[in-house]
Amino acid sequence: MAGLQDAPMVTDNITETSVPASTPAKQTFHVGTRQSLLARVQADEVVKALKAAWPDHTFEIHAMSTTGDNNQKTALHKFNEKALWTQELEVLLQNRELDLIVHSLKDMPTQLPVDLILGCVTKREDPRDALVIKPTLAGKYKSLAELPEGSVIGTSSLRRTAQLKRHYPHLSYADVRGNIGTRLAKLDNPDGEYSAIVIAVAGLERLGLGKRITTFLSKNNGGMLHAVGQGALGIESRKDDTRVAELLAKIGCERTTRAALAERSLMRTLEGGCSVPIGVETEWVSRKGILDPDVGLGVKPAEEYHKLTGVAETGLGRKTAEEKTDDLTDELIMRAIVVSLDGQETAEVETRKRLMNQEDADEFGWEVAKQLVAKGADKILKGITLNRGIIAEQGDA
Ligand SMILES: NCc1[nH]cc(CCC(=O)O)c1CC(=O)O
Repeated sequence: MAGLQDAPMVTDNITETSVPASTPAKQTFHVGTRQSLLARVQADEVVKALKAAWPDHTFEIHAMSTTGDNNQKTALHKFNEKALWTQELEVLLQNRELDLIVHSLKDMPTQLPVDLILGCVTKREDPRDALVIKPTLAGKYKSLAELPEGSVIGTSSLRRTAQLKRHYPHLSYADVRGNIGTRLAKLDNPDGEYSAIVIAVAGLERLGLGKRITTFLSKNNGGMLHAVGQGALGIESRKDDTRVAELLAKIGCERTTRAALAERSLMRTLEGGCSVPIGVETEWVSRKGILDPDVGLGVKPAEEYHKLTGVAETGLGRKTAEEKTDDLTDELIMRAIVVSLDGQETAEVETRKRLMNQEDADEFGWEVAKQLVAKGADKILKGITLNRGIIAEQGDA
């Protein structure tokens, strides 16, 4: 049963390694990633940042397939282990054949092997889920609410299905597995069963497929909270590797890191050895009441940001906010939901806190978990424990 821990279990250990004064010039670092297109694009992005920060060093990318990649048939929630997408790469990291691994943060288990750490988290892409409607229907329907009774929505996670069932009981839900390209191809197939799919915005954007998005889902639009860590890249490294710690210190985003640590701590606290359909939204808010666009979920109109920040708009109606990414005086809002698989029962919390450091972020996640339990999350989780296996979230893409 998902028991609440007595105190935060800090296992991301991201501040633990001390950084030495300098690293010898011209070294080669081996960067691991999965072999999917998205994984390689993400590794390229991280290597580009590393090269810019450390022009003398060389970074070699090694892409490989994992258990999860090799088994494309089994529904993700039927796998009984959590490290499907990370384990083979972690073994190479432990053997020193790799120096760091680039992961989609949401695919990283919240408990890492003891000798490995979450070395850094880079600036987050849009963390939301997207609704993508089948091209032949997209002219006619623009939202889940408009889709006709019984239309089949493909999702690859119980979190998505559970939240959607709650708000759109007139629709049917089916599993859709595969990398992003595969899922879009299944949707686009004229004889295919799906009228729409729900898929992470970040994955589409990184592959240049943002044009496929029909609408962005969030708590305020469709009642859909995203997965813990969604949209962020997590870099895993060896706890004892001070050279890599020094490299990573230049490419992390402190605001994304703190938000991610809080989300992961919430999940870790609720997991207690089993699995949880949990959605979150974290958003930085200044104490003047102006919401920061860093993880913008559209709470303030874009024009208002523009007037206040003078920051250029992205194609998503969000703002880039480079100059604000290290403003740490703001508060973090966290919205979180635990939902039963049929969408009938929920425990929901929205709260905010100023985080002075990464330990505060961890503690914040734990506090939110406690508030969720006080609202009945443990009762919902008890019902789900019977359903063994991971709650599909990690993986394909
Ligand atoms: N579940 C698999 C997965 N892992 C990472 C992403 C891309 C988005 C991200 O980086 O969070 C996706 C696709 C999806 O959930 O639709």
